[in-house]
Amino acid sequence: MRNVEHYKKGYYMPPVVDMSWAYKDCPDKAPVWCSVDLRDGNQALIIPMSLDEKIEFYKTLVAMGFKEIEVGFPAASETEYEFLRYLVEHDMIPDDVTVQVLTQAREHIIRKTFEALQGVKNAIVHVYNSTSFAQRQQVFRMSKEEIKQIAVDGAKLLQRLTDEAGADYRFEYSPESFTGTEPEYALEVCNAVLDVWKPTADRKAIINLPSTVQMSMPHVFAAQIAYMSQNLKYRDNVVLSVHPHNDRGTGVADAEMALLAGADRVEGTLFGNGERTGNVDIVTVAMNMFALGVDPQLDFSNMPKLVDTYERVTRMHVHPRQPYAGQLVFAAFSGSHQDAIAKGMHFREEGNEQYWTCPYLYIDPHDVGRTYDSDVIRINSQSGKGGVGFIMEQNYGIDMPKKMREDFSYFVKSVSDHKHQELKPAEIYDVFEQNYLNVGWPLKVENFFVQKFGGQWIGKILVKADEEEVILEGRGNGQLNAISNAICEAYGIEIDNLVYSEHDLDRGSDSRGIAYFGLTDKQGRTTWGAGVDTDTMTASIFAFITAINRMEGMAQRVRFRHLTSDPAAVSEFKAIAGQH
Ligand SMILES: CC(=O)SCCNC(=O)CCNC(=O)[C@H](O)C(C)(C)COP(=O)(O)OP(=O)(O)OC[C@H]1O[C@@H](n2cnc3c(N)ncnc32)[C@H](O)[C@@H]1OP(=O)(O)O
Ligand SMILES: CC(C)C(=O)C(=O)O
Ligand SMILES: [Mg+2]
Repeated sequence: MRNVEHYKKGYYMPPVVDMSWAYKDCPDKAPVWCSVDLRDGNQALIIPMSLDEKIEFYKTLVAMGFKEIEVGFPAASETEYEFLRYLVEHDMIPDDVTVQVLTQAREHIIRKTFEALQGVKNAIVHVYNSTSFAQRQQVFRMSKEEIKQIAVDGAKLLQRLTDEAGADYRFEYSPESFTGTEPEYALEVCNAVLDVWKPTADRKAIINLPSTVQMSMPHVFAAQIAYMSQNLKYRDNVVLSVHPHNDRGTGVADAEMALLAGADRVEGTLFGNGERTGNVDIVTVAMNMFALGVDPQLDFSNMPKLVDTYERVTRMHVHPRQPYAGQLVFAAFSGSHQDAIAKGMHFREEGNEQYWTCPYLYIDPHDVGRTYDSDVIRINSQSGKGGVGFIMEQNYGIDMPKKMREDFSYFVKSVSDHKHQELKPAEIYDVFEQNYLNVGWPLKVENFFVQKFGGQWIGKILVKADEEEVILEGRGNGQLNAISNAICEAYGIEIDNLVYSEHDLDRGSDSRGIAYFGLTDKQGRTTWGAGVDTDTMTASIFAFITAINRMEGMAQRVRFRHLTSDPAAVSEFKAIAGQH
């Protein structure tokens, strides 16, 4: 690719550290989560949130279980300032929630921040300055010592103003642009800040290491975190935090590996909103833990509502493929996936598995408030019989014989293919109803009755065929056999093989049953039909006639034979049949 020579590695490998953490497979408990939606997320929006929108988002975060929330940058704007004041004046900060505010390490900005904090019981004051080589060289044009001094002066001012306020605020320091900073120098600056604060077990300090711009592969970032974790002073009294961004698309991997490498806390946002490519998506990191059986201590049980709130207040969109939350992340359109999912669901319903092991579905969609009906099996031209059968069974209680399911699914696929559209369950049912159920053309059953004479049944059926009412008569060793013989003999239909099954559709005294017939002619061609009625025999005859009607050339055959009956016989038939 052109211009590759413009680039080189912008990060620094840390000195050799203990890498035994790399053998851990996953974190064994949730980290401290800090939402930075209302600050880092907000500062990256085209239109930052209004006061009302921030309030709604804040309430959502509290309800989800966040205990640390960066509520803004109070010195940035009136809305930011007013928002914190609103929370204080309306007593909206629960005792177990700590609000965090961000400030540059500049005196007037820090003072303004403290003004905004008046009356807050639990607060984290988060101060930052850039420490990277590029920022020292190009933005600040300062030496390492001078940059360290900005951090130390900021730390001292935080301490002084907190003492003056008689408050008990906790402190956080970020060497901003950490990923572009020499690790040894970042360590020196952080330790200098910690020497000012002298954190104790009762009042720990937070050292937050941001990948302000992501520059390396995740294991390199994690090794940088391990280096800091293993060398920071006061380590037992330091909460080591990470703040991954997503420039390389690996924010989640950075957070997860950093947790293995020693981080205790993660700053991020819902769905990864934030500067440029965003902050790390806390939903994904937390749900990844959940899916491994570790309680993330955050509630995502109504993900659709969360998505709705987020999209409304930020004016951003959650991508349909966004892990755990996107519209399509549980959807299976393709046949083989649908088949395995439908079988996996049955396996689970049979009580076989304590844990979630359903193929193709990483987690149970119900756990994030999604449904199997509309979210999982979705039908288009890529779908198969397993999926179509699943929709018909789940939504309408229709459990077709296996071969009929296959026949119907090819029919449905071709409808979807020609329309070039997904088919929703109701549309699939319409296809079934119009083409496979109680089909009354070219033959329509009007009435029938059967009687036993000796060892044989005589069946008579009144059908409407080509606008004529015709009585057909046949004999057989069973009731259905007598009726089917009547129809086949009348129209010269030879059946080589038939498949029949039936089941209840509803429960209750006037419950309906559904019958299915598959008829194979001498040429080996099979047609399928279904019939529904409160009477099983009637349902079966409807199913049989439907399968007959769906045979190739049946309309011509009926027209060609043009059978007729004496109208008086038809009236007499109707009278007799009415008594049965
Ligand atoms: C990675 C991050 O997300 S960091 C957070 C970024 N977020 C924001 O900036 C949003 C809110 N910010 C703001 O509203 C404004 O930037 C304000 C109100 C804080 C400050 O505005 P301004 O006074 O206009 O200053 P501006 O932000 O442009 O900063 C420029 C000056 O501050 C210095 N500076 C920037 N960051 C820092 C810092 N963290 N500590 C100390 N000095 C800093 C710059 O070197 C520059 O100095 P100079 O005037 O001597 O050239
Ligand atoms: C203020 C800091 C933590 C930040 O947002 C970043 O570096 O990305
Ligand atoms: Mg950031």
